[in-house]
Amino acid sequence: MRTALVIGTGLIGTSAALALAARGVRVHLRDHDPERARTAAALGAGTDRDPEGRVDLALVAVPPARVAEAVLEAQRQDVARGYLDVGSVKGSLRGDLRAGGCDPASYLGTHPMAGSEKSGPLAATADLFEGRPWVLTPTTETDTEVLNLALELVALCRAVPVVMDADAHDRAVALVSHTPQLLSSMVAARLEKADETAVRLCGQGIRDVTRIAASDSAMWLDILAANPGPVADVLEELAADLEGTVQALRGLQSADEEKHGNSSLALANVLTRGREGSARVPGKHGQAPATYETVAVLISDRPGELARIFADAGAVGVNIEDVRIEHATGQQAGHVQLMVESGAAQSLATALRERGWALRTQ
Ligand SMILES: NC(=O)c1ccc[n+]([C@@H]2O[C@H](COP(=O)([O-])OP(=O)(O)OC[C@H]3O[C@@H](n4cnc5c(N)ncnc54)[C@H](O)[C@@H]3O)[C@@H](O)[C@H]2O)c1
Ligand SMILES: O=C(O)C(=O)C[C@]1(C(=O)O)C=C[C@@H](O)C=C1
Repeated sequence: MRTALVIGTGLIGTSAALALAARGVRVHLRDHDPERARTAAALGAGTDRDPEGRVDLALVAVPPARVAEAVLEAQRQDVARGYLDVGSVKGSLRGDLRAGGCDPASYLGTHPMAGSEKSGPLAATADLFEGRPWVLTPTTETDTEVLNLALELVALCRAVPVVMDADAHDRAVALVSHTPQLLSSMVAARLEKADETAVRLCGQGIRDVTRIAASDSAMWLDILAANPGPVADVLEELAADLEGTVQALRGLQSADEEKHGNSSLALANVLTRGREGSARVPGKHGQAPATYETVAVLISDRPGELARIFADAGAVGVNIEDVRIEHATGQQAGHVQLMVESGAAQSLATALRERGWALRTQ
């Protein structure tokens, strides 16, 4: 990739632009607030002048409710070979794009799993995405060239590509991002009218839990409006835990010994489950990063091959956690290495063989 146009030079757009510019890509910066594009340029993220011809990649990093119109407008202007967005919800966006006449071959929906409670170009950093998952949601219609541009962007930002189906992505982020945001807001909201004598005692625990409550409310309203069902499903389960916990605490106030004992068990259970869930958060508690198994597949140099392989993996419910492509010099073929959770490699290999793919044994 030699040239890119970043549309929306806030936290995410400017961070990606800084990483691309640092690796030699000529980056053009556009924002509907020209002052923001100027600020990003002053930070070294590129130039706020429009490109003279078509760029390789247009990266749309505007608020979630504006993404569809910004992608469609960029496609109408024919500014790039490939169009990506970084919006936090992928499923409903796909419907909006389809309804607006999006060209599905040159567009690919993505979502970097890194960010901050701060917004705007001044909060951006070139290393924001390093080591973080960056979700790609190709379909069978996605052009291989566009998928390759997306993989290159992720590599240049030193992130880790994760290929997922858009709806599976939305259910996953409802659990790991959208519900935590709401809970953080709800805990922080308890402080709004709290007595100063309590607030002055705030220690590290509440700081950890409420950091993201300071995030931009307008952006989060957009995100929740685009993913209401999956978030409500997770919250319903949490509400059951909450109700059980209230009952358990009331039980501890009871003089009845049996009730007291059961309540103690119920509380211990929620705390133990919490420890177990917390131990699964990647990179927390110093545990080693996940190790994946590799399935290496022979692909020919034809349009649509990569998208087809990702779709076949998605059809058997396997997420691709990382991807590497080895191009064989002088040949019309190469190997794509699909990294998957250990335990999923065998079933993926079998499913791909059944669908006619040739696999290389490691
Ligand atoms: N903040 C996060 O933690 C995070 C993480 C991953 C993905 N995202 C996604 O990234 C996108 C951008 O989020 P952000 O945090 O960078 O927001 P931000 O508010 O920092 O930046 C958004 C920028 O887009 C500009 N903009 C708005 N409408 C525009 C338009 N039509 N054309 C051009 N520019 C326009 C704004 O002026 C602003 O500079 C959102 O879709 C969000 O869902 C955010
Ligand atoms: O680190 C933070 O501040 C974030 O909340 C980032 C976070 C997340 O939930 O992980 C928030 C929303 C985005 O869609 C992706 C990343």
